[in-house]
Amino acid sequence: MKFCDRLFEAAKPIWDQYHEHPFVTGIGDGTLDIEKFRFYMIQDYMYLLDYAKVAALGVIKADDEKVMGHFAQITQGILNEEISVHKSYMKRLGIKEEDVKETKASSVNLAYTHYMLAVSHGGTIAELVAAILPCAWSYWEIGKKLDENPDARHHEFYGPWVTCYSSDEFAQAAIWLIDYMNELAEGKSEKELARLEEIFLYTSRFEYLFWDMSFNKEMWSFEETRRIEV
Ligand SMILES: Cc1ncc(CO)c(N)n1
Repeated sequence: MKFCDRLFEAAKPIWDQYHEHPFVTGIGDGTLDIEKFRFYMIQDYMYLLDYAKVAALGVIKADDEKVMGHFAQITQGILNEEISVHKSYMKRLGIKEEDVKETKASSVNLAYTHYMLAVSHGGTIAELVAAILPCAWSYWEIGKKLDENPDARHHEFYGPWVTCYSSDEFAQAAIWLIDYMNELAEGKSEKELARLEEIFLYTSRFEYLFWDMSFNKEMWSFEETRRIEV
């Protein structure tokens, strides 16, 4: 059994819930409330900027030229391809750059991106890959699953989202990360593997929380009764 099979099995109880989440199923059948999607788009745009930084740290942490090139390609894919899908949705939704700049990260977004950044800054290249693998891999899984419904990619609003995450380019990045994770795991002790699994499960949980936060348009899960000046 390859290490990523072990990761997949361990995360299955979490990942299965992505596919059932009303935010995800709503994109698939086109019933998702646009206001929820708008909330998600702005938060996810911010998320992608940090995700790109983590991918760029892959260039820094890797020693092998080929691996550096792959991380550079993933960084470019996020910043120039994936983000262009977001930009086009933002245009359709009338979201301006200033709106994004003025929006603060939600609690889940902030916790997720900062966890990924901390692991990637402080950890090994294997830990960095474990942290970002659920992002690339689970979105690809979701894209593929939604694309099983032949209408999904043709939906007038949600179609481009489904097309992006079920695309060959997106798949290639996910597949390379899976293969690289398997390669990095070879010869590692059980203690090291357990640490990688722990990181993978943490970011898998954050992925679920990101869907849920978006569905509920949740910034922080409590009301601030006293005004706090920031
Ligand atoms: C929260 C989140 N995870 C993963 C992806 C895929 O890149 C994304 N766009 N947003």
